[in-house]
Amino acid sequence: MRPTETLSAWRLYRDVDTHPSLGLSRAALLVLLVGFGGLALAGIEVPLRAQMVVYLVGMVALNLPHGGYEHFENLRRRRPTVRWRYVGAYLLAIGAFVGLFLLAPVAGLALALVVAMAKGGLGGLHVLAATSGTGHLQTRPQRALAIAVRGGAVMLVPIVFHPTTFHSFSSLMVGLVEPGALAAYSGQFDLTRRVIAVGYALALGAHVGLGYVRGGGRSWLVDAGESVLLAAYFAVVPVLVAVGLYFPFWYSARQVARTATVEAEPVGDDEWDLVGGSSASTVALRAWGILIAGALATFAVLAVVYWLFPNPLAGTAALPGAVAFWSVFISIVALPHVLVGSLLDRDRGIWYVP
Ligand SMILES: CC1=C(/C=C/C(C)=C/C=C/C(C)=C/C=O)C(C)(C)CCC1
Repeated sequence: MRPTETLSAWRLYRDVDTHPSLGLSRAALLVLLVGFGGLALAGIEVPLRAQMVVYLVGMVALNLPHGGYEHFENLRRRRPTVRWRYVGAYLLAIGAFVGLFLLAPVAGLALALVVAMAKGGLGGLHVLAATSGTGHLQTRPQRALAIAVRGGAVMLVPIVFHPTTFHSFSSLMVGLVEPGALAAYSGQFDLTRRVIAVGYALALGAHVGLGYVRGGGRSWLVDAGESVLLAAYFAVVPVLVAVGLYFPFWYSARQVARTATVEAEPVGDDEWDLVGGSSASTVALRAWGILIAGALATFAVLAVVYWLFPNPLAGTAALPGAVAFWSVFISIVALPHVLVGSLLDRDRGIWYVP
């Protein structure tokens, strides 16, 4: 490597791998892990009401706007035909998921869990690819395992470590449509939980071990460290707080690092730029207009889902009802986010890495 190449490789490493959002995400989860670990050791329980408030603030105020931004960033310079096809496929996927939830709420719950895990796992792998690299993940099965481990931490680890809260909120979510429908499966919960515990531990061990054997190095160290951090975080932090703060402080923060990393690459056609304009105030006004249109569209979907569900607040108090409703609603709108915005959009997608 020539000295100039060494220098630019170093700059790339410094700018990419030490992006402040990556540091923020790791520090945030570590602080929460240590903090809640300390509280648990001292025998102090955080009131459920406070946990529910943290969940809703994290998921509604902090997480939702970034979801909108992901679409904006993806569609910003795309041709109108692509945008309309995208919106059409999006609405179709939402309609299909709502239909499934109304007809078979337990299957709908299972899909909600899969969507949350897919978002965490797939999104996580793309951040890794853009920042630290994935040199230690050399085969497709290995990458699939990385996705399963990062995504599985979000829902499978809480099932093992916080079974009571997990089970009661799952029942409320199913209860939006058919109260009591989960009872038929409750007898299997303990066995399922044990199988998940063993399966997840094996997957985590295999992921870390294989990465070391297939290349090791810095990217492996970062990946292994983060995977273990995620598993420990979801094991220790109470599930509502853990999920509610994971999405803004880990998922969104790290997608910011990915976006910043790939920003310099050509990403579409400036001719179609949604916020193109001759002056700064035109650009600002257009951005504002898009934001408002996105917010109104989201809340229109929310109103329709609320109206279609027979017990939109699960027939319980407002706070737990809102947690259950929001969890189902956000999973419904996140299905096309993952399906259309990532898997079907082969040209670019919400987790674009050139
Ligand atoms: C089952 C279950 C939950 C499910 C949450 C879900 C399914 C969240 C989905 C989030 C998504 C898809 C975010 C996308 O940005 C809770 C409320 C944590 C409580 C414990 C039981």
